[in-house]
Amino acid sequence: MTKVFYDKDLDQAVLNGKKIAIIGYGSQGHAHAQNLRESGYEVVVGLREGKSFDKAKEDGFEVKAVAEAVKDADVTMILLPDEHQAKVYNESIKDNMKPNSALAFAHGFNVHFSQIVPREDVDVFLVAPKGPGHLVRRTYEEGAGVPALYGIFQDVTGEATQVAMSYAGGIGAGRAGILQTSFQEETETDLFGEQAVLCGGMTSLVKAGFETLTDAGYQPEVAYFECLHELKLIVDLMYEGGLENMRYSISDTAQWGDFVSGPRVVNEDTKARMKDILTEIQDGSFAKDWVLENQAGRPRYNAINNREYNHPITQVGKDLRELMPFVGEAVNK
Ligand SMILES: NC(=O)C1=CN([C@@H]2O[C@H](COP(=O)(O)OP(=O)(O)OC[C@H]3O[C@@H](n4cnc5c(N)ncnc54)[C@H](OP(=O)(O)O)[C@@H]3O)[C@@H](O)[C@H]2O)C=CC1
Ligand SMILES: CC[C@](O)(C(C)=O)C(=O)O
Ligand SMILES: [Mg+2]
Ligand SMILES: [Mg+2]
Repeated sequence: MTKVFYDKDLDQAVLNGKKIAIIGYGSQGHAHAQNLRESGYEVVVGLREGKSFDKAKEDGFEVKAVAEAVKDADVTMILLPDEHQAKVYNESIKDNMKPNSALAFAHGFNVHFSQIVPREDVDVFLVAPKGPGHLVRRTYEEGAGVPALYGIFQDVTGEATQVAMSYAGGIGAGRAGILQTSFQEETETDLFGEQAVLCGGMTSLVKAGFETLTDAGYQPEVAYFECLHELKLIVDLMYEGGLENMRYSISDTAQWGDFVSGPRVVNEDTKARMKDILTEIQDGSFAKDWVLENQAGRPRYNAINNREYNHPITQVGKDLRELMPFVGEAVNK
């Protein structure tokens, strides 16, 4: 089995006395900054003026313009949207990093697809949490954590591995598991997972189920509870104990349906399309398309986003969640 590292395997002192600049204060940024601070490390946040700048200040951080935050940092972690990283790196980061400091990422996209060519006199690593930033923060506060991958692109100081692993520990990943990877593996598997399974695959499955039921005349509220709300409860059982734990809790009737009907929905044809998606990620065509979409001002992204927002599942979900305060606070409020 691949070696999985935990807090007991880490030398957390490696980061002591080092200044960590967190660039961006969004989903991952707020979580890394707050977890690292609570793990005892010195954190400065780098941002343009705006909503996040004010939020990071409210949360008690020293907040500076990106170029200023980077200047005396020992580790610069870029937690901006992937599509803005190259511009900010070239304009504000590249010429301001100290030699022998470390440049870090939570996803390998920009380095792997050569949108950012890092300076040769700095360490370059990634620490990629395998979970959304708001859960990186929430699980840390609960005394748990989200697993993370670390990978080294360039090690000029001989310390890159220790620093990367300690950083992963500082955000709470040492409670859940830290695995070594490469920029290529992290980038390709992360893109594949989010497109085919976790986000793209899941939203398409949920909407297809919802539409099948509502098109057949069933109530949208019933379809919402059946295909979206209950998904969390089912996935929680898988998270806690694998497929077998979920199957233990559901009825035998459901398990029989799982066995005979699941493969009629997701089958060898689906896997062939998953393979196409993986190939487009590996050969760089997905990345090229995403870079061009951004350069063109996101016409397709915005049109699809608008259409999705107006899907009936969105409205019925809003109405039902208002009546279920225990469901919790949405992270986008
Ligand atoms: N989202 C996730 O859970 C995960 C993300 N990752 C990776 O982490 C990285 C960050 O992603 P994510 O957290 O989703 O990013 P977000 O979209 O949440 O980042 C938004 C932050 O970036 C700031 N920002 C945007 N543009 C600029 C700019 N031009 N100059 C300065 N600040 C800017 C925003 O500030 P403002 O308020 O001013 O707009 C805000 O603070 C990416 O590489 C992503 O792939 C990896 C694992 C999971
Ligand atoms: C699953 C989406 C993700 O890869 C993540 C939260 O891990 C992302 O890029 O946001
Ligand atoms: Mg991911
Ligand atoms: Mg991702």
